[in-house]
Amino acid sequence: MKTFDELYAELAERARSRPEGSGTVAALDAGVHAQGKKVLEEAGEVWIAAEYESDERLAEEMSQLLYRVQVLMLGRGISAEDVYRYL
Ligand SMILES: N=c1c2ncn([C@@H]3O[C@H](COP(=O)(O)OP(=O)(O)OP(=O)(O)O)[C@@H](O)[C@H]3O)c2ncn1[C@@H]1O[C@H](COP(=O)(O)O)[C@@H](O)[C@H]1O
Repeated sequence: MKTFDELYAELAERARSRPEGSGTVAALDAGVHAQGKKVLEEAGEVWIAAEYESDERLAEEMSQLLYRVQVLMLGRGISAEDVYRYL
């Protein structure tokens, strides 16, 4: 189990060290356009899960949406603090 900030720190480290086989590195290399499409795709899956699937499936889809948002944050160089400023 990890928090939003802990996942962000982990993904930032992946971006820095670029370990072999990291899906995050591949997603970052794919660029902002592809990262944005993934956010939209996961958001749709969250919506469908909210209407038709279990709480567990919904929570899983939500975790994937948070991951995809974080990849886009890293892709654009946006920190968690940049986002928290508006909460
Ligand atoms: N939390 C996540 C996470 N959530 C979602 N995903 C990715 O998103 C995919 C699920 O999204 P989809 O529904 O689009 O499934 P899919 O179509 O089969 O996936 P793709 O073929 O499009 O990649 C998963 O198979 C992962 O590739 C994640 N990939 C990584 N993490 C965490 O990120 C960290 C770094 O991971 P790596 O970069 O892979 O080392 C680790 O802590 C991981 O647990």
